[in-house]
Amino acid sequence: MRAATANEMREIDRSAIHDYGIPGAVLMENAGVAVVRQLEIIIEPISERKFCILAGKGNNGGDGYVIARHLVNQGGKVKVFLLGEKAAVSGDARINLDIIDRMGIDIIEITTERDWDKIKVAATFADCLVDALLGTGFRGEIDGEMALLIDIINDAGKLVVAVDIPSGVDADTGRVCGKAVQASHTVTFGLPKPGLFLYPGAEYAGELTVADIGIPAAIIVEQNIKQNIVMAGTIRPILPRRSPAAHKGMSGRVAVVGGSRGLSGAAAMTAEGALRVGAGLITLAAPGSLQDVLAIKLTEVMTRPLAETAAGTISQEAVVEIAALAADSDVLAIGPGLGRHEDTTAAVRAVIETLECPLVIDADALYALVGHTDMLADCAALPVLTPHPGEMARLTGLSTQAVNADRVRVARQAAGEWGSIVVLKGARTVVAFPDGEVYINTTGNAGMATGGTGDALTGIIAGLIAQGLSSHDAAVAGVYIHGLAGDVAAASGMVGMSATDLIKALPAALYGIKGY
Ligand SMILES: NC(=O)C1=CN([C@@H]2O[C@H](COP(=O)(O)OP(=O)(O)OC[C@H]3O[C@@H](n4cnc5c(N)ncnc54)[C@H](O)[C@@H]3O)[C@@H](O)[C@H]2O)[C@H](O)CC1
Ligand SMILES: [K+]
Repeated sequence: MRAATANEMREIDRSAIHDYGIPGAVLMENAGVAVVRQLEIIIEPISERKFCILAGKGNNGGDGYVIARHLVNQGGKVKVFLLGEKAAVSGDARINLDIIDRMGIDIIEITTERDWDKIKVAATFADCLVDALLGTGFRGEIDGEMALLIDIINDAGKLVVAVDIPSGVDADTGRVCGKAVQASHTVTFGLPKPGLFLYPGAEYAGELTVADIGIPAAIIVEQNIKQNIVMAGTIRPILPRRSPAAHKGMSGRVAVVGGSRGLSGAAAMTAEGALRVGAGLITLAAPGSLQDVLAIKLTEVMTRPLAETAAGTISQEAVVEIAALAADSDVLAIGPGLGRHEDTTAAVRAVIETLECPLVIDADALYALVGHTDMLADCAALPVLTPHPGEMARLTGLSTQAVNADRVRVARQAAGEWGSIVVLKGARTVVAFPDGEVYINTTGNAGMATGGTGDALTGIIAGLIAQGLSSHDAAVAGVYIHGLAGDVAAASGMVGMSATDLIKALPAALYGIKGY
């Protein structure tokens, strides 16, 4: 499913009206009716309910007036509060404001102290508040009277339905701009917006409904929108199908390079992630001194000793051994638990520079790339990088806060500059490609904020590549499956779940998507 930024959505609306001739009032009517349809589901019977509609001066408010009309026609008790004066309302919104005025619907312009008292009373006695204050026309920050009004909405403790976007949430990034309406449900129009899936916006949106308001599909295609929402239907068609006659050699060979003295677990979890997502043969290459530990830890995974430094990390002599392993593998995942010894980081750069096979680069291998991202463009196969926000900050020179403030933009820019696939982990994980396409994942939960889940993701992506998926499809499907396995594991208790629980849940997650 595509997701449109506020500007893209406005251009789509403009084109529908001016290129295709659909009157804006028709789009607005469809939008308002779509919200009423949801209200009928959420809080029926309408005829026994009291609604308080908070309207802004723009077309988001216009939707609110349409909603008011239909609710009154169904016997609902409706009060409309306009933050501003009627005279400030124009266009399609004004058409609908005048209609409900002529119907005698109670419209209170919030201009005096008494009006504020009225709205507090109305919010107290209402069954449902409708947020029609701000939509795709929202700019800047929430302050002043808008902030006061949003406080009243949030403090009322009532069912809140947001029109198009919870007011105060940035449609593109999900950032809360000072303050935002905490909605129970959001009905968004035409296409969803990225900010409704990215945190904290996703949390403020509540349950999301995407309503078709009659915009010709051709317009959406013409917009060449490059934000995508990853759903089960996105990846079901691309997951590997297993032949009944399959043997382990047909399910691909994964090489994992990781581990260092005291850090064997990360590499082991990467190897197990590849195994449990269905890869056929997995070899974990690690410093020789870890062999006994890893051999005890891992049963199905083969292990390969690598030359090491005195510190127990892989040395530059290991590059030749890694190249030999890679030559016999379909994909190589490198980084988990490697450590940051200067010989090790030099070895990592040598591996990235010389190998021909697909690469999944994570953790300390990303550390080796700090200041050297220019080498990625020369990789024979499109590399997949899987940074968490802190690693992304180091690679880009941004602060972690700046990375998280606009995850889609940061990941997209890096993917373009580095000529790589960038999987920016976090809530929500964003997968960005050099051509600007971005995929926002929808699975996962806070229980996954525990050591090792990132290592597992690296193995999952590598395991899917080994089974024949392109690096593109493996990255998109991998993040979805990873999060879904996290959701399966969380069903037994989110707090306290471990990365190992997630790994063990991978077959169930795959079964949930593929049915086998
Ligand atoms: N044809 C269409 O465009 C359709 C639009 N739909 C709905 O309309 C909104 C977009 O409407 P628009 O008039 O462009 O903007 P908004 O109503 O979202 O807000 C503009 C309004 O808000 C004021 N404002 C902006 N930022 C702030 C701020 N930080 N603080 C206070 N006030 C602010 C601004 O001055 C304007 O007065 C879209 O979301 C849909 O809900 C229809 O649904 C479909 C057709
Ligand atoms: K709104």
